[in-house]
Amino acid sequence: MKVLPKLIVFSAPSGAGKTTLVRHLLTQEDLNLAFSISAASREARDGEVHGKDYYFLGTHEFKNRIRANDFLEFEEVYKDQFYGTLIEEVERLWAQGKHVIFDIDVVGGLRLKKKFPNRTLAIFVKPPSINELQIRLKKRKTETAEKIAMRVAKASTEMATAPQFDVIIENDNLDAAKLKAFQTVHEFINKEVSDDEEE
Ligand SMILES: Nc1ncnc2c1ncn2[C@@H]1O[C@H](COP(=O)(O)OP(=O)(O)OP(=O)(O)O)[C@@H](O)[C@H]1O
Ligand SMILES: Nc1nc2c(ncn2[C@@H]2O[C@H](COP(=O)(O)O)[C@@H](O)[C@H]2O)c(=O)[nH]1
Repeated sequence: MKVLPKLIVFSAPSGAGKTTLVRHLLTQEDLNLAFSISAASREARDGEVHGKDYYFLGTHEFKNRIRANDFLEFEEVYKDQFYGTLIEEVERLWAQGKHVIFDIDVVGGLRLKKKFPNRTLAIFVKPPSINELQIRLKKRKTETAEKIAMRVAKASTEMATAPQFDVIIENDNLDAAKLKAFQTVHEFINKEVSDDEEE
């Protein structure tokens, strides 16, 4: 058996800290990770860059790509807001010999785990409380009050999916969460796994 390129999935309710942990791991060169840039139908936020943070497709183009079967998985994560993993993106990164790290919602994360059960490590990032999500999102200042409410409203359903993930990382103390994330991912990428029967 050889060490195959793997999928490292971070999922959680909005504001739990997925992006923060994923960005930290991407700075750790010995993990040999590359970020799967998702497609999104929403507009870029201030400072977000097309082709770095997301491929910002707009809704029309996103739906065309759904019809063309271009996605490994996609989801209407919030009303009229579509996000998805393009097949060509993952193939591009695997061709570079990288393990691919994903920052995606819980439904998409579990879908990838089902498609590649052996090669995927599905991590759920658990916030200290739902109230803390609201506090963090408010401080982040990227969403309107209405959008924060929409995201927080979904959080308890998302929290209920945690037992379906391979690992739960509590993100209360950020340094402790970063360390646990590093150790967990390091161990998984060095593990030999058998190839998956791709569906
Ligand atoms: N342990 C922590 N303690 C306090 N604040 C934190 C902690 N971890 C992350 N944050 C902050 O909380 C905010 C939300 O984190 P982040 O953007 O990483 O969440 P996310 O899960 O990726 O959210 P989304 O799904 O909306 O993209 C950020 O401003 C981040 O700096
Ligand atoms: N199922 C998928 N979910 C994704 C993907 N890319 C991002 N996301 C998730 O969407 C929400 C909102 O993200 P934001 O950038 O608008 O805050 C968050 O939970 C992301 O993890 C994807 O390709 N597929």
